Amino acid sequence: MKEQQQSLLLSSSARFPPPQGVRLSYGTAGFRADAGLLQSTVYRVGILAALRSLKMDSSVIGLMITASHNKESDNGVKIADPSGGMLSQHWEPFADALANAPSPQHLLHLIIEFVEKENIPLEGVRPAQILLGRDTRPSGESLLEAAKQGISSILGAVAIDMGIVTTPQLHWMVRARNKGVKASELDYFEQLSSSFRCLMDLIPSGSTFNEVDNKLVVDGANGVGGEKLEVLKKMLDGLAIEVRNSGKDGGVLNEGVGADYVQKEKVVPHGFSSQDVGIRCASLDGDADRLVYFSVPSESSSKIDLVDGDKILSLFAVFIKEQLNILNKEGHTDVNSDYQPRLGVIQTAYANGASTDYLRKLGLEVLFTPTGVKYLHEKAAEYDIGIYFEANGHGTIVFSESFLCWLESRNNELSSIVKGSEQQKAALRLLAVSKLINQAVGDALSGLLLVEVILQHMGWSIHRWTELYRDLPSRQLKVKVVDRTAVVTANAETVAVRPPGIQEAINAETAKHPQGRSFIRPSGTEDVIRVYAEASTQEAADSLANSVAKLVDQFLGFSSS
Ligand SMILES: CC(=O)N[C@H]1[C@@H](OP(=O)(O)O)O[C@H](CO)[C@@H](O)[C@@H]1O
Ligand SMILES: [Mg+2]
Repeated sequence: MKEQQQSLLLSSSARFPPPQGVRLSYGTAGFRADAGLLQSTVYRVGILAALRSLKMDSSVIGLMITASHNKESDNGVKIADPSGGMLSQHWEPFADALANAPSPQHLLHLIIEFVEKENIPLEGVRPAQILLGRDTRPSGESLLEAAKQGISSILGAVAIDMGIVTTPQLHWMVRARNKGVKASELDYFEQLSSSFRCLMDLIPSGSTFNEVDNKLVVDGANGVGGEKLEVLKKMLDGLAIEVRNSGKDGGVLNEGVGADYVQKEKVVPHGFSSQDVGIRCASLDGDADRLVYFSVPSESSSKIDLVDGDKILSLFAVFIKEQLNILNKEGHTDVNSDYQPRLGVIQTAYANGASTDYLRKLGLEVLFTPTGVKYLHEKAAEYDIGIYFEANGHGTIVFSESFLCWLESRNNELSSIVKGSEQQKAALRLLAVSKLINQAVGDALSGLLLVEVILQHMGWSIHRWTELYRDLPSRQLKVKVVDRTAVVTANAETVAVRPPGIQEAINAETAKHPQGRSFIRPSGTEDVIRVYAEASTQEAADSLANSVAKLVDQFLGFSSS
């Protein structure tokens, strides 16, 4: 490494000393902590982003400053790879080591070692390029500055600041730039609104969707999503959206609002009341990568009927399967129609058991991965069409390049035989879905538009949608323990292989409850063990969760910290 590069790294890192006595980890979704602790981490992630870009032939890398659904005083940082997906897991240990290096000398040493090991061309012809984005958190501005300082401590690296954006917008922009297509925020809105319009135009004429169903009220979590939806909605026809909790009316980010709150607490968010009984409502999280729907069933309580990620997944799966069936209808003997695209559905252990049953009964292939979209996305990408969702509302649909090519040519072929046939419309719908739904990462705004147009297509109210299947009652608990890494899981987190004996004890508790299912795992974003239980009644699910939480306590010891 050149002398000039070394001294630049030493002098700039001296301005960003790491916080004392805290160990940070890249975790399920990047670094997250109290914003006051993050200057040094974000600066160092800026360095990492520049190195990652150089390693990837100077492709554009994304750096997003957000702590999603965490409280407003927290913040965080995560990296988007050139495909628009999450940072390669192979680089996570380096991210951890960088964040925790105690001094500028240690930091420099780590970088030199890593650059050599990974063969990173520091003196290449093209500079590193990084797209920066942040959510609405007040701490975002100074953290963004720290990221810029990190980036500019790699000679020649260029930072492009996209300002306040949703996490999925930044991922979308990274992907688009690397594909060499238009990649501004306006391009994003135009792609979403035009593919939405295309799907609306292809709705069968007999659809029974009525005017009352036309209204949607969205809880913007007092974050960036509500603000962006206000812009997007002006570009849409055939859908009336009212945004509440857009952050302009004095509400606090994620406080009593947002997708995480609504999904976990199952009560109405601030700004919603008994006056909304029966109306279709949706909730975004703080950086607009999660989406859940809900309705208020009665005037007398604050409880909601939740339509979670599993049910959004089910709606998408029903629609996609229907279009594939139309497309593959018999009666055509041409060679191209023999191709059978592979459709896969990916869930985690948190998926409600009733949703998995429902999807399997539809004849779909359902697979499980550990928690965290990096795992789900990777699995989904193995299919021609992979649909994945976490129960909390993070998910998307990914289409393989080869399937999209086939679909394009199939569409051309069909249009030359009988333009406007049902088969051709199905091809057009699938192509439009691939443009509407964010291919890079789960995106609440694009997911919301897809839900809306599918409901109109099917002629379904939110109640008809909810009734696809009935959720099994479930309960989630958190248990604080001395060392959460003492729990080691296998089989997509459904079995605890360590500490020894705990799984047998969990099995014994589970067996006491009809339709019982329970598992434990260490959280990747909080210092806790998470307990999940479901059973045939709410009382049984609660009792199972409590017994398993007690087991965790017995096996792993309670920490009062
Ligand atoms: C049970 C649950 O909701 N877990 C969430 C949560 O991860 P944990 O590792 O469980 O803390 O945050 C992740 C990042 O947002 C998200 O991917 C995941 O689904
Ligand atoms: Mg989020």
